[in-house]
Amino acid sequence: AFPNGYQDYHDFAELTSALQRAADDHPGLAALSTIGTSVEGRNLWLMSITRAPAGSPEVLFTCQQHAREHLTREMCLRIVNRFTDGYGSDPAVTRLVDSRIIRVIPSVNPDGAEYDHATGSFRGWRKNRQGQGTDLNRNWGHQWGCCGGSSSSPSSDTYRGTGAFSAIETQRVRNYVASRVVGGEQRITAHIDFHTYSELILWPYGYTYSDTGPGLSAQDAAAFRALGTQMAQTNGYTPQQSSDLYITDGSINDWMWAAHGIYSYTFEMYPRSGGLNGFYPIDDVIGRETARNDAAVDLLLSYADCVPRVIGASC
Ligand SMILES: CC(C)C[C@H](NS(N)(=O)=O)C(=O)O
Ligand SMILES: [Zn+2]
Repeated sequence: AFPNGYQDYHDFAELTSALQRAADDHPGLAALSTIGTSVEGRNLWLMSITRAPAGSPEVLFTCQQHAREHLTREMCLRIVNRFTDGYGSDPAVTRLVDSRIIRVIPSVNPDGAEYDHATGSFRGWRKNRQGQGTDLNRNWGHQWGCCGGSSSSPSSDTYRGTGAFSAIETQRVRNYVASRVVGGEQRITAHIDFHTYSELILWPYGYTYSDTGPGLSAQDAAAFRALGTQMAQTNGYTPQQSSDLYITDGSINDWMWAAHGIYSYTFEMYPRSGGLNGFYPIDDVIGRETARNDAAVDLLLSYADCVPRVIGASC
């Protein structure tokens, strides 16, 4: 359990129960599976939610690459609960579940998350629990370690690991995404990786300041920006290219786009600012700050059949 003032946050056992309950309560709509285990043997849960025909566009939501960003796990749980409980009653939810395949990984880094609160007070832990810890969001395989956007020092909070995908958890997600290539086509078309904090919507590339690059054309950039801007209008976050914040190399967004052509965003959630305490908003804000992203999630899902439609292009 979490410390006082934070008890509504789900620890790993509570997360597992909540996911199992959602799947049990919604057979034929929600299915719980695992994409493998973490370094310390915890399941990396995957909840799939759909009533759509096989072959429908798939959208992936990943949460908690960074351990201390506990609000993101609650964001992924919000997506699970909204698209299961709301099916058949909420028209927007029903329309999307009938036409899309929704995939949710509520915690990419369950070991780091447990370690962060295990003592009853927060450690400010970010990385996974492999050796001195790897920053999972610097361990992905596109332009890994290229550009000063990560550290080679194992003690650093942005340690990139010993090589691309040296972390068990990034390997599991990589392998899962690769498994969604069916008949030579990647079925996942769009993705959000949830982080805290700063209230931003970010898109590739992170490894370069340039707004285009190898594998990312001016039209691609225009589509990313247009959809990012539309999503930001619904939640009040600031939309910008990832590198406008700072250069990162080996990030999930760059790999999802470059390796699989997935329109991949990072959402930095609430609060807008706050030092180390910014990672630990009291549990009173969970409902408001997760529901704040409902409309953006619906926008991404609605464009998932052809994201370039957002700038009037066809697929
Ligand atoms: C997605 C990138 C550009 C920002 C992110 N910030 S965070 N969530 O670690 O504070 C990070 O450094 O990985
Ligand atoms: Zn983060």
